[in-house]
Amino acid sequence: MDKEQTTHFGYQQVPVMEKASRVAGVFHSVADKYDVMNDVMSFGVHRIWKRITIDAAGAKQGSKVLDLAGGTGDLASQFARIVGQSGKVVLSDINASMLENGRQRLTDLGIAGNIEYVQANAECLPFADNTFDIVTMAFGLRNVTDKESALRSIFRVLKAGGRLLVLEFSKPVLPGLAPIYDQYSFKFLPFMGKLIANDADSYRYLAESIRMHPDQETLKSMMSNAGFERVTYTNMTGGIVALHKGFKL
Ligand SMILES: C[S@@+](CC[C@H](N)C(=O)[O-])C[C@H]1O[C@@H](n2cnc3c(N)ncnc32)[C@H](O)[C@@H]1O
Repeated sequence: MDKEQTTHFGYQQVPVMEKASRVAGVFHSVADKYDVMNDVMSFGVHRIWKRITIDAAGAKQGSKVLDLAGGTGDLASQFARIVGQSGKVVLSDINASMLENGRQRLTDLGIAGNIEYVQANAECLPFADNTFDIVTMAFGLRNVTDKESALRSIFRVLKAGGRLLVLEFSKPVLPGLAPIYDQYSFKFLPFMGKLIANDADSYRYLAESIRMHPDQETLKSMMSNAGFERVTYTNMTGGIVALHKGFKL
């Protein structure tokens, strides 16, 4: 009999079939405290990383944007304002709790009309070919079990000339940063996770999943292999985060 196929869930090896439900458990557990934890964990800097992502997306009035693994809608809310009523924003996430928190938050902000909420797995998107001008995925890809399938699925739903932006934790490149970052990831993150969300394990998973995620050059190759062209990346905050960009030509 074939040996069961396994994959990483943080530092643990788990059966491939189990990873998605484990990840779902993490985000179900953190959903209510997700926004406040983002500000605490990044000292507010995630807002700057996301602002840079929005600018690089080049959305205009009338653009059709998919914010994938969009969670509570940080990017989607900004895109909704830019694309206007002639455009469309789809906020999509695999996790019903994250998506519901996003819907509630955007409704409270008075954003409606040009936004749609779709629960979906990035690996098999339920959209027609050539639908979107822009796809963004912020801090989502590292949680996906089959990243190659997700990248191919994104490529399929982009229009010719469309672009993908992947904002994700990456490999620090600034000399001397790695040991400080280790302390931050494996001490500070679980500590704050316990203090604010009463959930150290989920934040330990987040730290481990960051370390297991492909580095800048590997992700660049994966995007090229999925069909993207003119793939580039920009390191931010010493490479703690990188923004990858690629086009479907
Ligand atoms: C760290 S949150 C990022 C949320 C948001 N993009 C942001 O930057 O604040 C990661 C999100 O990825 C979602 N996710 C995990 N696996 C996914 C998958 N296979 N397909 C779609 N979304 C997924 C989770 O449910 C979660 O909402």
